[in-house]
Amino acid sequence: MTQTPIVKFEDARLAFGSRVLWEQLDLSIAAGEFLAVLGPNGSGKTSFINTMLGTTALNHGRVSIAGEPVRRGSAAVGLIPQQRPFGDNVPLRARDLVALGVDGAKPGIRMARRAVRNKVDELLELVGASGYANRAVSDLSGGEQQRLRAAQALASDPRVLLCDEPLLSLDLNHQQAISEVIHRQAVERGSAVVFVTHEINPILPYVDRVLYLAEGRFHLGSVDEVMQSSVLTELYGAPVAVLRVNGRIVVVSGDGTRALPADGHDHIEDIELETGK
Ligand SMILES: Nc1ncnc2c1ncn2[C@@H]1O[C@H](COP(=O)(O)OP(=O)(O)OP(=O)(O)O)[C@@H](O)[C@H]1O
Repeated sequence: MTQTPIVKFEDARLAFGSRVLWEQLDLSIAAGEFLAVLGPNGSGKTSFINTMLGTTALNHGRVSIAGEPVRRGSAAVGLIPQQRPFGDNVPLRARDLVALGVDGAKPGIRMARRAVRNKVDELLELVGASGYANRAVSDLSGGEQQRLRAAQALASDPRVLLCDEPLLSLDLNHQQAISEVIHRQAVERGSAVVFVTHEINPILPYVDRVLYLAEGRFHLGSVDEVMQSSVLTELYGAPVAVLRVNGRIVVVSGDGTRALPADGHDHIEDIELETGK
């Protein structure tokens, strides 16, 4: 049986002025699928997310969510936004922030206070934030705040979960924990996940497909299909080497001097060791 895709782009094009970010994009994302979106700064990753939020309009083509044209504020869409610190003037505790996601999840239906509290506790536990549930949001570190954003986005059990660099400023343990929580949301709850990141390695075990944006072009396929020297060289229009080092993927520019996005930052020495150069 063929299922309706959760997200469907048809012949989509996005450009700002004369600058084309991508065009002729046909992409269906299935329930439970985990799509990683990679590419250098300014390649259009956040804009891609914005087209699914309905905050940026395509110049051509269509995008639909669960068979309906995209519309702003849809309850079917959850977002873990790119990190911006909450200001000092946000008078909320950690648990209040998550409760906003729970309460706002089903417009028109008000949950009993006890049910909200239980759900908030469950979500805080899920992202490892129970220990600071009652602290003021503005007093929390960037990584602690980011875990609350993840909890808030998961609260609505969205059909599609959009994640805009959700691992930024998280330490290694919490990168793993949050990646795993997002993956479970896909596998257990059937959310389609769109995960924008500069660093594919923390999510490597979970990624079904990669959409790699660069230079106004894109390449779509499995990790093994896309993360190839030949594919990225063609995409960037310049020599790029993709190396596998101790199970990690490392992308470097052709002259070997510069690590490109979608890798870590400190691998040049590793590569030289591994390849014996
Ligand atoms: N509303 C807009 N009007 C004009 N240009 C825009 C608009 N939104 C984004 N852009 C431009 O489109 C390009 C893509 O921006 P976007 O934020 O999507 O890139 P990104 O891949 O997410 O970058 P980064 O990795 O730095 O976060 C940038 O050059 C940006 O300046």
